[in-house]
Amino acid sequence: MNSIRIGQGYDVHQLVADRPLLLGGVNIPFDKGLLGHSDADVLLHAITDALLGAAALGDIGKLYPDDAAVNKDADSRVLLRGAYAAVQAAGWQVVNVDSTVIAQRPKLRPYIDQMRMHIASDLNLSFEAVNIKGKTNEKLGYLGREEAIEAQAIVLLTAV
Ligand SMILES: Nc1ccn([C@@H]2O[C@H](COP(=O)(O)O)[C@@H](O)[C@H]2O)c(=O)n1
Ligand SMILES: C[C@@]1(CO)OP(=O)(O)OP(=O)(O)OC[C@H]1O
Repeated sequence: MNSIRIGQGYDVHQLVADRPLLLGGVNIPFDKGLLGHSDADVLLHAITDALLGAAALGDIGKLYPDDAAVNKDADSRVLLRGAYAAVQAAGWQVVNVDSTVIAQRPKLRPYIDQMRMHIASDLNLSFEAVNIKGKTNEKLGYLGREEAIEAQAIVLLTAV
């Protein structure tokens, strides 16, 4: 029988001055960027957690502690690829990824396809197997005040 597993991931990072805004490995021009121990790519972190969740391998902080010097300013694409290597070693491969980035600004649509290409490449998937949706928070709360960006992701795995 071909076994399947599903996982979900969530992350939020604070928006601050003098940081680059990296989402899905794309450096997006904006007057603020995300604060974190790593490069703070909130979308890649949510996808990484969804992957690890589906394989019951814990979470991103278990693999990459946020108090470890080695993870300081880490490239989240490298973290995603490392997490996927662990998922594959456990006998799984990704079928598809869906995700939502909640950002009041900037408009993400112009950058979505480039993000999809990065994620598809890192997970050895076709472009069509990766979806990313942009949403505002209708100006409500800390997301609406542009104090943070949030991401949610869901991943389907199949046994290899
Ligand atoms: N940061 C964002 C937010 C939204 N979009 C696009 O706009 C559409 C409408 O957003 P609402 O939050 O008003 O529903 C959304 O479906 C996205 O296509 C975006 O590109 N970047
Ligand atoms: C990626 C890690 C590790 O550098 O740090 P952050 O960039 O702070 O990200 P977060 O999603 O808060 O937690 C995971 C961390 O372990």
